[in-house]
Amino acid sequence: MTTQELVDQIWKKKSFLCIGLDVDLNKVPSYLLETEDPIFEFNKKIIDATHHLAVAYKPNTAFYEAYGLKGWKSLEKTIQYLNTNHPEIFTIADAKRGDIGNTSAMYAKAFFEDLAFDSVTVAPYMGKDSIEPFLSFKGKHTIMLALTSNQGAFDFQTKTIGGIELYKKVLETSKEWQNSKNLMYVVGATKAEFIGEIRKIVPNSFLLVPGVGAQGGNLQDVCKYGINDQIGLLINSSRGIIYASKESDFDVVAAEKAKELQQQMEEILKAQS
Ligand SMILES: O=c1ccn([C@@H]2O[C@H](COP(=O)(O)O)[C@@H](O)[C@H]2O)c(=O)[nH]1
Repeated sequence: MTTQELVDQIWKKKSFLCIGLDVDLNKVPSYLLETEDPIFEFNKKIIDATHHLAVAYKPNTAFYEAYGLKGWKSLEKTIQYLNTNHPEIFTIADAKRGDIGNTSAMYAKAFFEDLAFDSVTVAPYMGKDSIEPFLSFKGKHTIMLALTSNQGAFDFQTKTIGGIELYKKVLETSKEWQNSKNLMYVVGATKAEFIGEIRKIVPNSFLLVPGVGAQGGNLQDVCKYGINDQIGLLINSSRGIIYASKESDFDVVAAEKAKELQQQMEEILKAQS
């Protein structure tokens, strides 16, 4: 999917919501555990109930890898379900990959070619040659960690090295890389006070913003300085939506929670247009 197609979807659905599909079998209703593939059945119900309210879905691969081969199969079925039934949806494999070049090339092939995700998250720590293999995929997007939502972000990312905070260095350096038009960045909603500074460095890039909902981040705070001409934001909520009910009405309640966020986004878009 091109960036313009994503922007068009945002305006069409009046939403820049990304729903995180972080399936934990300890949190799904017990009747699903009797089905052949509870993870996929859970995702299918969430997608069916919420696809009109969201422009993106983000399975975090850890929640699938934790269940071994069966979990990977559920991930594959989920992305196939999305690509077949909702090709207008932007898909994100939250895998936080990155390694020496030839290994990164294999990660990129796995997520972009085999699984056919639109995007994958990567960690910047190993530098340019670890990210370039992802960036070389035409029509695909690489979403690099910039300033993460967790407390540990202050251990390294905000530290000043050579006169500049590390997260700023990551943004400034990576925006000069070849095919950097395929780059987006992860910025935690819990770090909203940094977004103005981030926008000065990458005014035009899309930001994937996790941390609204369970982690306490605030949508309005993020949007205040985060929105750009193309909207430029994908706001993720995972637990706050998919586990809003742990009973058999989980899909209905997930849709209600997604609708609450979508309506706030609609108001923000109205003020923007
Ligand atoms: O800085 C980051 C990067 C990634 N994440 C991931 O996003 C979701 C958030 O889930 P919630 O349940 O809405 O808190 C999850 O997959 C994280 O691994 C993040 O939170 N922060």
